[in-house]
Amino acid sequence: AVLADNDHQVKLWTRNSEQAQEINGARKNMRFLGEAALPEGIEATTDLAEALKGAEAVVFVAPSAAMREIAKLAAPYISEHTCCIHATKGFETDSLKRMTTVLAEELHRKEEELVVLSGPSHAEEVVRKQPTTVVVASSNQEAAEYAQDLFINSYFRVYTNPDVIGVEVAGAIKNIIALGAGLSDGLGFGDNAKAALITRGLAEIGRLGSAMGANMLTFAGLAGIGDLIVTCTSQHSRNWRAGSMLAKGLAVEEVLKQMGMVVEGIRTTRAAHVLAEQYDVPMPITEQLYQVLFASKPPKQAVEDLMGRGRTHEIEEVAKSWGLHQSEPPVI
Ligand SMILES: NC(=O)c1ccc[n+]([C@@H]2O[C@H](COP(=O)([O-])OP(=O)(O)OC[C@H]3O[C@@H](n4cnc5c(N)ncnc54)[C@H](O)[C@@H]3O)[C@@H](O)[C@H]2O)c1
Ligand SMILES: O=P(O)(O)OC[C@H](O)CO
Repeated sequence: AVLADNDHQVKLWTRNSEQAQEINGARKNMRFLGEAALPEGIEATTDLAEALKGAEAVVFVAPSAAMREIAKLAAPYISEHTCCIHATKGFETDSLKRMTTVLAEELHRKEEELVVLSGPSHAEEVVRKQPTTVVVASSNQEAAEYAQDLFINSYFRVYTNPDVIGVEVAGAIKNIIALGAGLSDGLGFGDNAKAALITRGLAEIGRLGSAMGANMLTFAGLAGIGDLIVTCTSQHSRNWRAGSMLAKGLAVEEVLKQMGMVVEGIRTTRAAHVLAEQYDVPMPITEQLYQVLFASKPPKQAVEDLMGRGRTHEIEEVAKSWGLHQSEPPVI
C-alpha cells in the first residue's frame, strides 16, 4: 500500500485466488486488514512469474519459515540488477541463518547487495496511513537509499542503517520478548513487569547481537528499542496476543490454530535457544519462554525462576555482555 501510494506499479503475489480477487475487486484484504481500503495501484496475482516480470524491486514479506522456499521459486524471474528487499522477522529454524543469508543463497546474490526493512510497523496502522518510522539496512548505502526512496512519504518515514546483522537480530528477538509481555499481561501482572521485560529484553537482544557482530547503536534505534516497545505493548501484535493466550493455559498448537496468522516468536524462541548456546550468551527470558513453550513449564514458575536469579550489577553486567568499556563511549 505504501509503494502504491508512492505511485509505483505494485504486483502482489499470493497463493490464494479468492484473496487476489478480493484485493483487485473490493480493494480490501478482509482477513488480514479488515475494512482498510487498499490503493488502486496494487494488482494481486497468483502467477509468480507474472508478478515478477520486469520488476525493478522485489519485496519479500513471507514468514521466515517460507522464505527459502519462496526465494527458490522466485529466483529464475529476478534479474541481477533487481533491488531485493525483505521485511521478515525471524531466523531459519534449522540452519539458524538470518533472512538476508537465506535470500542471498537462493537468489545467488551477494548478501551485501540485499536490503532489510524493519522497525515498529504494524500493518494495521500503516495501511491506515498512520505515522510510522522504519529503517532500511544494507551494507550497500546505494541499495539502502534506493529502498528509502521507494518507500518514504509523508506518513512513512524511512531511515537508512548499514547494520544488517543488528537490524535482523533485533527484529527477530523482539518477538520472543513480546510473547513474554503477553504472557505477563495474561497472568495479570502490571506495567512494572512489562517495563522490566522490555528493558531486560533489550539487554538480551544486545548480548546476542554483540556476539553475532551487530553495531550496538542499532539497538537504541527503530529496529531495536522502537520495535521492541510496539510489539510488547500493541494489541495488534500477534506475538503479544499469543503470549496472553498461553497465560490462560492454551497449548502452543491451540494458540497457533486460533491465531490463524504467523507468530514468529515461537519458532524464533527455538532458534534463539540454540544461538544462545552457540554464542555462549545468557538469554534468561528466552530460556524461560523456551521452557514454557517446549517443555511444559508452568508460566508462573518461569516468572519465579526469572525473579529468583542470582543478584547482579546492572551497568557492569550490561557493559560486559554488550562488549562495552564503562569508561569509554561506544564507537560508531
Ligand atoms: N504484520 C505486520 O504488521 C508485520 C510488520 C512487519 C514485519 N512483519 C513480518 O512479516 C512476515 C510475514 O508476516 P505477516 O504479518 O504478513 O504474516 P501473516 O500470517 O499475516 O501472513 C502470512 C502470509 O504468508 C502466506 N504464506 C505462508 N507460507 C507461505 C508459503 N510457503 N508460500 C507462500 N505464501 C505463504 C500466508 O498464506 C499468509 O498469506 C513475518 O516475518 C512478520 O514478522 C509483519
Ligand atoms: O504482530 P507481530 O507481533 O508479528 O509484530 C508485527 C511487527 O513486527 C511490528 O513491528
